[in-house]
Amino acid sequence: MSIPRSYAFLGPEGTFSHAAALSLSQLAGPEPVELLGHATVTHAIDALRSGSVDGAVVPLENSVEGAVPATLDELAGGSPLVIAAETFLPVLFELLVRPGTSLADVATVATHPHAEAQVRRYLLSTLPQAGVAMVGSTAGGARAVRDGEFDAAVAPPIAGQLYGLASLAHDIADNPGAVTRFVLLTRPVAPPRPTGNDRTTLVVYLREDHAGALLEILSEFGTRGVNLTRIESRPTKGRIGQYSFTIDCEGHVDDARVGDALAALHRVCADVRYLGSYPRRDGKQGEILLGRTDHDFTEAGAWLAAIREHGRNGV
Ligand SMILES: O=C(O)C(=O)Cc1ccccc1
Repeated sequence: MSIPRSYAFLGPEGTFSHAAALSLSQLAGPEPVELLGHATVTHAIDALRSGSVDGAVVPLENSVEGAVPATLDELAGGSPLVIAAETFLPVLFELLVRPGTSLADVATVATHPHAEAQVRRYLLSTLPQAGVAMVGSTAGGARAVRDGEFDAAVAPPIAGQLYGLASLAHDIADNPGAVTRFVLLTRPVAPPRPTGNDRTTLVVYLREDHAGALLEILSEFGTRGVNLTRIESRPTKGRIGQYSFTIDCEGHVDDARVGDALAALHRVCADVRYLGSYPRRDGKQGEILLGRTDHDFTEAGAWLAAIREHGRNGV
């Protein structure tokens, strides 16, 4: 396997994605990884697909806002990519201005839509007169404030330091303690070895709309003791009413119960797109139910083989 050397991220320097890319590049080993800022999540993913970088670090979901649709849609369609690693970052927002600006001077505020959704109440109560402009990223907004395009930006503290801005207010999120999950995407490669605490991501397309179709999918996981940590429906962008499901489950594709569930979904679904097995990094440990360990699957397979070969119970 080639060693990744460059990752694309939603830039410029100072975004939350940049912080996530710095954190994920530490996992790549002692060799430095070049980090390249891009204007949008889609540009970062395109750079990965075209082969100009080895990885792309993108936000996937937020504890307040939910999924990042641009990322989910890129993963569900286009040339296949896989998640190689995940990281969870607390998101702390500041109100950043050029030094000398006071609250009364702020008529325009720039930020990323995900950040705006998390400080909406704060902006309404503190700056009811200000217009809020959506820009490509939080740090992009901070840089634009430095360049005089807006009066204030909602951005991480590091963006204030990088672009020479002062902070008028710290930690202004409406829901304190928000966390964003970022993932490192690569072009398809064999998954890393199971660690005993992994996560697997896939996109499932139903064969047809019928009563119990979603229940069928869930049952394939449930009967094998595979716990889901996220399920999200997205329109397939074909006919109205057609949805795909993006699913995160506990375990690794090499774990017998997970592999068995994926193979069962492949049999009953129109399409299943595997999006990677990678170490879980949210600090939680999945548990394996009674009768669902790899040993249980192997032993059950041997039992069945003996019946088929000799008509005998017992190996
Ligand atoms: O604009 C950024 O800094 C990003 O990385 C996107 C984002 C914005 C708000 C919360 C999490 C990620």
